[in-house]
Amino acid sequence: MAAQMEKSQAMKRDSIATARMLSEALPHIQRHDGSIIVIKLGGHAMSSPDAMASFARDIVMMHQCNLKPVIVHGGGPMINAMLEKLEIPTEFKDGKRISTPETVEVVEMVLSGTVNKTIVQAINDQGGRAVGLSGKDAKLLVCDQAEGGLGLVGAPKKVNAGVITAMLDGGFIPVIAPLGAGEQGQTFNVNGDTAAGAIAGGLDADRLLLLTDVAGVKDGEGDVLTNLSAEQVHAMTQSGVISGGMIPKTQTALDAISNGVRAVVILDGRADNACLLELFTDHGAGSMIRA
Ligand SMILES: Nc1ncnc2c1ncn2[C@@H]1O[C@H](COP(=O)(O)OP(=O)(O)O)[C@@H](O)[C@H]1O
Ligand SMILES: CC(=O)N[C@@H](CCC(=O)OP(=O)(O)O)C(=O)O
Repeated sequence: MAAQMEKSQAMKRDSIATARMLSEALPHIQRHDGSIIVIKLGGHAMSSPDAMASFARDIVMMHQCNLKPVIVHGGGPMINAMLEKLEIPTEFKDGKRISTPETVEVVEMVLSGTVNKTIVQAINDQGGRAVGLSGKDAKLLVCDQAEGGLGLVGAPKKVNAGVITAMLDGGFIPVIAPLGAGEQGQTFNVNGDTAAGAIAGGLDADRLLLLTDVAGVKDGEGDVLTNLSAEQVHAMTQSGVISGGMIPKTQTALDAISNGVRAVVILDGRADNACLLELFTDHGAGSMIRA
């Protein structure tokens, strides 16, 4: 009897805490009302079905609170696994995959196929209405070939945002695979961060969240920097403190800001409720680079 009373009191305390938390989120929900939030989900952040379900729940919650989430995803580890299975060697240069026609075929199959549909399904399973696209659909991401001997890697040149805004207006959640359409009918492999930054700029987004597998941008001592300036990013890249896959992320952040995005946050997508923590609490999460 005493144990039952204690359990019921604990449940009441939990309910009160939940109600308080919801109430505290109100000013943040109001501040972001109607905002376009572009979220890049990196392959490393899709580590488990639980992480995917938590991410999908955050997205549906954002949509329910009248934010307009647009997902752009990666899938580097899944591409690596398929290339390995097919015994196709692969190589990266400054965080970008050198892409032959054969590589691009596999990239498109993995990103537009399995990865895109897994995210779409995870969101729909939480009660959202997600629709999968790639940068080739309605030519939403037109690219030139990137410089630097990377092969069929795309450098975004134009974003035809109409198809995305039509979906947002219809109450759908767009989930976009980072392929690019070339002017001569080519298919380009675009780094997921680069694609997300271009799309955020094209949509004049309020925020770009880059979800990855680290808590944020770390300094030379391994501490996460909660705020970063463009000057710090340049200095840390030159000294090698920012390296590998973090180079396209920070470069994307700077480009997105100069294209009109209000703020970019690099944060750990594996952490529970990472997006809600960033958008709906006073503390935020990860490293923010502001306009
Ligand atoms: N200064 C830095 N701070 C944090 N991570 C860094 C830094 N420099 C390089 N990295 C690396 O960048 C990685 C994130 O990039 P990447 O592996 O491409 O992630 P994703 O698949 O999420 O796009 C981190 O796991 C880390 O190893
Ligand atoms: C040009 C280039 O590097 N494209 C990436 C596209 C996927 C991606 O960006 O995946 P993550 O976000 O998981 O790293 C690739 O081929 O791996």
